[in-house]
Amino acid sequence: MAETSCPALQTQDLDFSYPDIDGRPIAGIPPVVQGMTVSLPRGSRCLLIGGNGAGKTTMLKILGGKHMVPKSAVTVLGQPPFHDTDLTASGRLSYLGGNWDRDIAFAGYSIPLQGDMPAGQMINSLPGVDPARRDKVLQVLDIDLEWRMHKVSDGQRRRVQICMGLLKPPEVLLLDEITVDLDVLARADFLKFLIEDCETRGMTIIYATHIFDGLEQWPTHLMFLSRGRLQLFKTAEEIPELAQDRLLELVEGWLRKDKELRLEEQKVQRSGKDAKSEKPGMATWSNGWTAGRMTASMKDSSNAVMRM
Ligand SMILES: Nc1ncnc2c1ncn2[C@@H]1O[C@H](COP(=O)(O)OP(=O)(O)OP(=O)(O)O)[C@@H](O)[C@H]1O
Repeated sequence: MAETSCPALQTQDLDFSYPDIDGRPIAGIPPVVQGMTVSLPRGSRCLLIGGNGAGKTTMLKILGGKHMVPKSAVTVLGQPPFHDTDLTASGRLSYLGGNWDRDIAFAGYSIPLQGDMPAGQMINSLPGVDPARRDKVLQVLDIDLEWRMHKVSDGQRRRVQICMGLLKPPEVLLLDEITVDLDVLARADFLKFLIEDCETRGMTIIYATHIFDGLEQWPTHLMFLSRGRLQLFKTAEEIPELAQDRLLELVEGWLRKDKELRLEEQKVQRSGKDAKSEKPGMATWSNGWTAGRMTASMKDSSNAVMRM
């Protein structure tokens, strides 16, 4: 049984590489997640920020128990999420990401799903759900139980997907770009409901998104990843831009700095100046930023007013 005093999520020197066809890490390619050490207290709402390919989905899938890593490298509610399958089976740990496609890709063709299932049938088929919880989630997501799943819009299908992940109240919820299809009202109501759920039940959330509108008051923590490395992890109080409603500007500054460092690093690599480095490309990177905290150059960039 997990202790209740332990953090919601914890990683310790976590490295992860996708395996090649032989099941071994791909030679010559740095790990997709590198040296990640972080601990998130229960009840937190953490925004996971990073450019395309930064490693957000990979990180969330590791935390969600979908990729195998050493037991000591990751714990969720005190248990290793890959090895302790009861965490996900019980609904205590819920990962919501990816798409529920209405087409099946087959031999180069896309074939429409033939199944005609009402949303209500899917929702009511989940055993052990508290009816009051189900009604609340249905109301927040404004779901019509008569929707036919092969005919609904992307946003409607997304609402049902989110509903399925929330019916059994999770203790840890991992959201990967899940609000992208929701209309403004659905997104606002959903995010408000998540705050209530965290505050009343102590649920913990990590939410990866590229959409920052109206999110300034939402997070308790911010995490910024770049090329699989944790570049920043802070509480909301430590980020003045949140109180100033300048989250988008802040993130844009980070991503520009990130791109600048990457291009600089590539230039150095091409000119062969880092030929002696054991980990190609990391020398310039770690000079620019330090895992878990900002260096002076990063602070300058994050506080700068963006001029377009
Ligand atoms: N199945 C896979 N096999 C090999 N490499 C992968 C696989 N999935 C992702 N990657 C690589 O891992 C890195 C991180 O990908 P990831 O999907 O975690 O990024 P992300 O931050 O979620 O990006 P985005 O914002 O575009 O969704 C990328 O370089 C990507 O090419």
